[in-house]
Amino acid sequence: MSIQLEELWNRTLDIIKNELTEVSYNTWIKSITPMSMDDSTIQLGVPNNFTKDILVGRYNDLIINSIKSTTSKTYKLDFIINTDDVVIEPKKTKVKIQDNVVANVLSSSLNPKYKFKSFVIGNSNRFAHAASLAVAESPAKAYNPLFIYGGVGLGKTHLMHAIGQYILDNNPNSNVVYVSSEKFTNELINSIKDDKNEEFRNRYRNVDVLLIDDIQFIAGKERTQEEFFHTFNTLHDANKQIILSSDRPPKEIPTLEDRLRSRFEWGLIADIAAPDFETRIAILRKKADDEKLDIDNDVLVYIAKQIKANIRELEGALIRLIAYSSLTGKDMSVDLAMEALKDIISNKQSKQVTIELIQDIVSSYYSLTIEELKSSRRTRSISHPRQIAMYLSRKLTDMSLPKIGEEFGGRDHTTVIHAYEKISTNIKIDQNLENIINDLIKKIKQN
Ligand SMILES: Nc1ncnc2c1ncn2[C@@H]1O[C@H](COP(=O)(O)OP(=O)(O)OP(=O)(O)O)[C@@H](O)[C@H]1O
Repeated sequence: MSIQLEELWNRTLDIIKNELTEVSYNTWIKSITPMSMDDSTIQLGVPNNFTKDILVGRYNDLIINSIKSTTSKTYKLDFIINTDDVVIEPKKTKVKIQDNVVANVLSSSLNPKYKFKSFVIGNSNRFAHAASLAVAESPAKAYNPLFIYGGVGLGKTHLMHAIGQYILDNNPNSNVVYVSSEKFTNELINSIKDDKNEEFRNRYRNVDVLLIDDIQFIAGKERTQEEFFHTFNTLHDANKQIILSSDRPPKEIPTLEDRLRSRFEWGLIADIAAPDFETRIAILRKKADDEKLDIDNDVLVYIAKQIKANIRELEGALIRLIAYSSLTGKDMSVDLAMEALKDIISNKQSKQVTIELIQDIVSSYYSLTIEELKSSRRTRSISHPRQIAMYLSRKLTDMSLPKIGEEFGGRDHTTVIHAYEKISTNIKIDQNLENIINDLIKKIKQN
């Protein structure tokens, strides 16, 4: 970069900084690297297509005008992708002006700790964070619905709350509703029982922003899916923002109606993966700073090396260490961390995979009861998960074939062999099945 361009860009940044929230500035503007300029055009490098779309769509004029205030000249901007790590092609929806809806702020269900500011960004969640902020900045204007998915304790709820609060901060009259799919289902059941269906509908069909957490749990529940289908259509048609979270992508939610699955895929799908080591350290460091504690890096490294797959557990370990240190009056050190966390860590290392655990995870994945899984029923919606559970029992435990058969409602060992062989063969030709099996193995091992 030439010195002239560097100076120009720094002065431009000073102007833009005053125009945007810190989070928007850090996410979009800071990701730009000025590359080169000639008499009429400035080339700006950006990390991916998604960021480019947002910059061109929302910030082009701001950048041009800010450059103009330092140079008194109008330059054209040319955005080039530096490294393109995002492959998702978001579907754009029509832009309409939002109605002014009477205030009905149900902000109490939003946790004030879960803001964009407190969310640590790393490679594993960068895209989900950018997508969430893009939606929060312009609800229902670009990506609708936003579907965030990822494993347990990786920040889905945090991002959803952050979106809700960002929207409320900018527009306190917005009607923002956050609900878990379990609560949605329970409220529906109660409304049917108490003959208050109309009230239920009005509550959910008159919102500006609807956030539903853990949407995978409505799979297999016919009436809830039906009701949600109409809620979804009403809101989408009225240009209201819908944000959903799940532990897996729509195509991997078994027993989800196709009409819902396709709707979930209409907007933007963003995943969150387990954090890498640097991100785990950054999360721990932020948490320690929030608590105003100066903790040695060695101690944080020890915790980050032990707990890898769940940020809730990572935070829990640090909180436990802090409590342990204050109760025993001992300074925080790696030795103290080993002592304080020995139960959690040895538990993690020695926990054995059992058939019971496999049955538990497979049945809840397919919204079945364990009794159904073990039953003699042969409908595919039950026999297929049963075969998967038998396959996993054979693969992940040391149990003998007769013992596995016994645990599945007293079946013969040849049935177990058949299930094992069938699933092993199908995995090789069915990518979707392979993904499901891998996902299940991950869940089993995480438990
Ligand atoms: N990137 C992050 N930066 C800071 N804190 C984070 C981050 N990701 C997750 N957390 C914290 O980890 C905890 C668990 O996150 P959260 O509840 O959002 O997970 P989840 O993906 O919704 O999990 P579940 O599947 O159990 O609902 C929260 O306290 C959250 O604040």
